[in-house]
Amino acid sequence: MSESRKKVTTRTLARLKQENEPIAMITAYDYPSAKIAEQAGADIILVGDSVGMVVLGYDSTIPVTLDDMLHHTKAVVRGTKNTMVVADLPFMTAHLSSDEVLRAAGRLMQEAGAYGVKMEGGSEILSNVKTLAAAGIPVMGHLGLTPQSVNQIGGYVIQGKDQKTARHLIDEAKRLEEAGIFSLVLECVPEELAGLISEKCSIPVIGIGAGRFCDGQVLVFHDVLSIGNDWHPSFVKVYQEAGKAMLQGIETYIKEVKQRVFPEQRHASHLSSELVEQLYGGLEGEQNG
Ligand SMILES: Nc1nc(=O)c2c([nH]1)NC[C@@H]1CN(c3ccc(C(=O)N[C@@H](CCC(=O)O)C(=O)O)cc3)CN21
Ligand SMILES: CC(C)C(=O)C(=O)O
Ligand SMILES: [Mg+2]
Repeated sequence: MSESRKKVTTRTLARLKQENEPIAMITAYDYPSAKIAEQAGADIILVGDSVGMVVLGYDSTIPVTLDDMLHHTKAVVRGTKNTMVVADLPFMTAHLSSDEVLRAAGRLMQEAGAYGVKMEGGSEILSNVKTLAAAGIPVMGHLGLTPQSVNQIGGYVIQGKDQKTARHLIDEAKRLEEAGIFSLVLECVPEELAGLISEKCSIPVIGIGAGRFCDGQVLVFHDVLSIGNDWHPSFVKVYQEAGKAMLQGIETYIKEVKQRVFPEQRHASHLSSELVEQLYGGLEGEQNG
C-alpha cells in the first residue's frame, strides 16, 4: 500500500475531509516504528512530545526539548517515504517570540525533515500561528486537553464539559482556523462537542479521546500496541499485546543463554578442521618450546 501511494499533503487531508473519509494518524518516535506506521497505511505520523513519556521515561511531556524532538523526528523521517510527518513543538516553544518559534519550527522542517509542526493552545498563540503560516509552515493546532499545561490544569482531565468551556473551545477552534492552521487535534473533549467543532471547521479535525464524529483519529503508538505500560487512558484501544510478545521473546533468549541452548552451531562461523588442528598444534609447540 505505502509503496505506490502518492505523498500525503495538506491537499490530501482536505480532500479526505471533503469525501468524508476518515484520516488515520498515529505517533512514532524512531525509524522502525515509522516504517511500521507507513507500511500499515497511516496518513499522518505525529512525532509527539509524548515521546518523553512513552520512550524517555518522564512522567509528563514538559521536560522534552527541541533537541529531543529534532533527534526523534530525524529518525522518523528516515523511516518514511510518502507519509506526512508532523512534529510537536515542545513545551513553551509556541509562546516564545515570533523569531524564536519560527526558528524552532524551521529547524524541525529544514534539519529534521518534518512536513509541518503541531502546537498546543488557542488565542494565546494566535499571532505565532499566523507568523508560521505566513512563512509557509504547515501548522496543526491542538485544543482541549493540552498536556503541556498539565501542571496548570492539575491533571489529565476531560475539557469542555460545561457550556462556558465548550463554547470557548468552539471559538478557539474557529480562531485557529482563521489564523491558518491546516488541521486541528482535539484531545479529551466530549464527542458531541468534538463532532460540532468538526462540522463547524472546514479544516480536518483529528480526535484523541474525542469520540466518533471527528474527521480523523490519533493514538499513541505504544498505547495501540501496549508497549511499556500496563495502564492506558480509557480512550485507548489496544490492538496487539506487542509488549507481552516482546517480553516473552527476551525471556526466552535469556533462558536459552543460561541453559546453553543458544547459540547453536549455525549461529557462528567456523574454521576448517585442518586449520583448527594446525592452530592447536601451534599452541602445543609454544608450550613445549
Ligand atoms: N501513553 C500516552 N498516551 C497518550 O495518549 C498520551 C501520553 N502518553 N502522554 C501525553 C498525553 C497525555 N494524555 C493523557 C494522559 C492521561 C489521561 C487520563 O488519565 N484520562 C482519564 C480521564 C480523566 C477524566 O476523567 O477527566 C482516563 O481515564 O482516560 C488522558 C490523556 C494523552 N497523551
Ligand atoms: C497525543 C498526541 C495528540 C500528542 O500530542 C502527542 O503524542 O504528543
Ligand atoms: Mg503532544
